[in-house]
Amino acid sequence: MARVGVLLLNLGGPERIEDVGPFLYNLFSDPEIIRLPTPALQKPLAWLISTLRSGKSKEAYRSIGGGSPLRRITEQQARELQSRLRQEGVDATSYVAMRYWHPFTESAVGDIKADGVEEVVVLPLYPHFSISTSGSSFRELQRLRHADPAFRRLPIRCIRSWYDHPGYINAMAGLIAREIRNCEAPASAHIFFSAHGVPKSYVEEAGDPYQKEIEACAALVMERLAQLLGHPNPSTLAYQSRVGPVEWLKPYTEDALRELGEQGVQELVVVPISFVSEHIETLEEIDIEYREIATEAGVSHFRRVPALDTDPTFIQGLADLVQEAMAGPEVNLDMAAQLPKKVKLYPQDKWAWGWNNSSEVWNGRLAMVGFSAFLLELLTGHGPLHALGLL
Ligand SMILES: C=CC1=C(C)c2cc3[nH]c(cc4nc(cc5[nH]c(cc1n2)c(C)c5CCC(=O)O)C(CCC(=O)O)=C4C)c(C)c3C=C
Ligand SMILES: [Fe+2]
Repeated sequence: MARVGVLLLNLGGPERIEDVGPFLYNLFSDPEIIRLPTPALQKPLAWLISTLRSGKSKEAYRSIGGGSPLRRITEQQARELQSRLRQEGVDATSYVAMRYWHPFTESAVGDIKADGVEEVVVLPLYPHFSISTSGSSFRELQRLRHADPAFRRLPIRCIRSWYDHPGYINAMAGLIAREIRNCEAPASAHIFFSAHGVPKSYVEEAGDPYQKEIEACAALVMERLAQLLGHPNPSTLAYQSRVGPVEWLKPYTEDALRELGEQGVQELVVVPISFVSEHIETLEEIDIEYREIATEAGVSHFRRVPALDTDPTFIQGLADLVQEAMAGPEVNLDMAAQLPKKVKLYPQDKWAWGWNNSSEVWNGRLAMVGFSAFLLELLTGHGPLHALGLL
């Protein structure tokens, strides 16, 4: 029997307050997170954004105990998945590969090689594919594979997304049903799916399937939930955790919560749909910020369904996914990272007159140059704005 390495992909999170700045820098350095027309500006901009954001982020991490629980929970999921697979007769070892914090993808790949693994199954802990999450981790693995002949020789099978897998849908519906049964009025409790957002351009320009997968997933969960409860419930899907000035997928969670409050919804059951572990965006954003907004809007009972973490139905679902990937057709990294249509991830380079993609790129570049000059002036204390007495 082959020795199988199950490589679990996740985003990673700062474990201590001092990690927040460097974690944010890693995140914003990723072109899959901020798509810039000029790659040379990626690192300076990452530095600037992480510096500007780190105060707000640190405050959020402090409010949940000073760091993210993501590593601890992901490692627990990895251990439970490994023992489940071994009980089923698979010679499996699990590895955790985080994209922006420890344990980094590179170190997980090093462990896989050192342990003499013979075949790798890549399982993102994101049920829904997005360029910004699974896509970014698949690309990181592609880079590592190109640079490392020993890793390149290892057979690899990828699970691209699993938003419709029965194990996952059943586990989600089971957790929601438990919460609904505790409601004052179970049949009228409003189910509020809050998914992590992505910029709208990812979906509309780059062909990210994320929104479609989220919508299909919410519909499947609602269908299974109605079977479990014996009645349908009203529901809403909205997108949270917006960062920066561009437009993200709508409706935004905060707006949808206010609207439901105005409509007189009293009992709300919030379901964090794109996350499988507790982390800053469930523990701080939903439990503290969104609860406050909903309460102010008149919602009297705000409940939140816990993240799946190590729910046994969920862990069994992950084990089934691994076994199905091993038995099914090979999906290599190139196939897993591919988008449904051929798209340019970065805006085109060719100059053309008029208000078009090209002019937007050049507007963006000029803005970047101006912005960088402004930054330089702020740092050095010399420049045209000082000369004019404006700074
Ligand atoms: C489905 C999950 C996620 C998507 C899609 C996603 C896209 C995305 N995120 C940012 C910016 C930030 N994300 C941050 C933390 C964070 N995000 C996810 C998940 C998704 N992100 C996780 C699991 C975490 C880790 C949380 C933890 O507990 O540490 C952060 C840092 C936290 C903060 O300051 O708010 C940022 C920033 C963008 C820009 C984006 C899509 C382009
Ligand atoms: Fe995020």
